[in-house]
Amino acid sequence: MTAHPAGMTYADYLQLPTLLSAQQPKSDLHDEMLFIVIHQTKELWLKQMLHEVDLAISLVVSDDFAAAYKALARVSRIQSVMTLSWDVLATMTPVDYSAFRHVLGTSSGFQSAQFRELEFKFGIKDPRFLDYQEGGTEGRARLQAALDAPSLWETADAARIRNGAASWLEVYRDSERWFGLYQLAEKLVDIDDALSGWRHKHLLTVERIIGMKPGTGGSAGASYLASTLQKRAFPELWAIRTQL
Ligand code: HEM
Ligand SMILES: N[C@@H](CC(=O)c1ccccc1NC=O)C(=O)O
Repeated sequence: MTAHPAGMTYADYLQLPTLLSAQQPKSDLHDEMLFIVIHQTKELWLKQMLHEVDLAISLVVSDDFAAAYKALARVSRIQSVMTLSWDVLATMTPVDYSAFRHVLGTSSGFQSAQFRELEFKFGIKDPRFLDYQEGGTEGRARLQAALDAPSLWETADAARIRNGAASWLEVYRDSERWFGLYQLAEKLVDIDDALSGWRHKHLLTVERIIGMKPGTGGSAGASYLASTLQKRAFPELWAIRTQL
């Protein structure tokens, strides 16, 4: 049971015994700990981003754009931290990684349910990725729910229509009139920009550590990751820039 607040300690509040017992390297090689910590940290940040996106979607539904972009600004700051953390991982050399890579088996980032849930919640909905989650798991159920629910993009686009803006082009051309929607849209562009920056850095780090080797998840590796660089959550907001 949790302690009464008066007796609450740092370790109780943060559940440190649970958190800090979850790093269990499968080899006795030094760098495997870094690999685990980096990935666990990523999953924690993904959890926080999902929490913020859920809030932002509900705020956009109620036309509270200022509060929504506050939550979305937090998402793009977290994305920056995640992008920067590639530099920590890149201190691991190809030889150091090759020494324990076999312990990973066929596990891979393809199986990160939270990463895919975040893509789906933004609006990048590719149902093929459901297949990477085992049936009956919580991750798969959450992914299916995210696929079925309105995404951040669908919610923002519905808000634009509800508020009477004929198009996103109009919102950008007359940004003073449509200020709330305009600011919201620019936050969405920040998120897409940061997601692309993260993908670039992933690709670069992967090339640096495993070169052109295939991935543990069954893809071609770096060339597969290069193909994901084209993905955008909010392509309409990029497309209109040519006309501005
Ligand atoms: C040595 C480090 C890493 C290597 C060599 C690596 C390699 C790869 C490869 C080759 C793929 C394609 C799937 C496959 O065939 O396995 C992949 C996918 C993925 N990785 Fe990594 N990765 C590394 C670290 C990370 C880290 C630190 C993260 C998160 C912070 C991450 C997140 C992901 C995600 C989310 C995917 C799916 C991407 C998509 O389908 O768009 N990976 N990774
Ligand atoms: N796909 C990587 C392995 C990998 O990235 C990975 C494996 C297990 C747990 C997390 C991983 N990384 C991505 O989230 C590789 O091919 O070496």
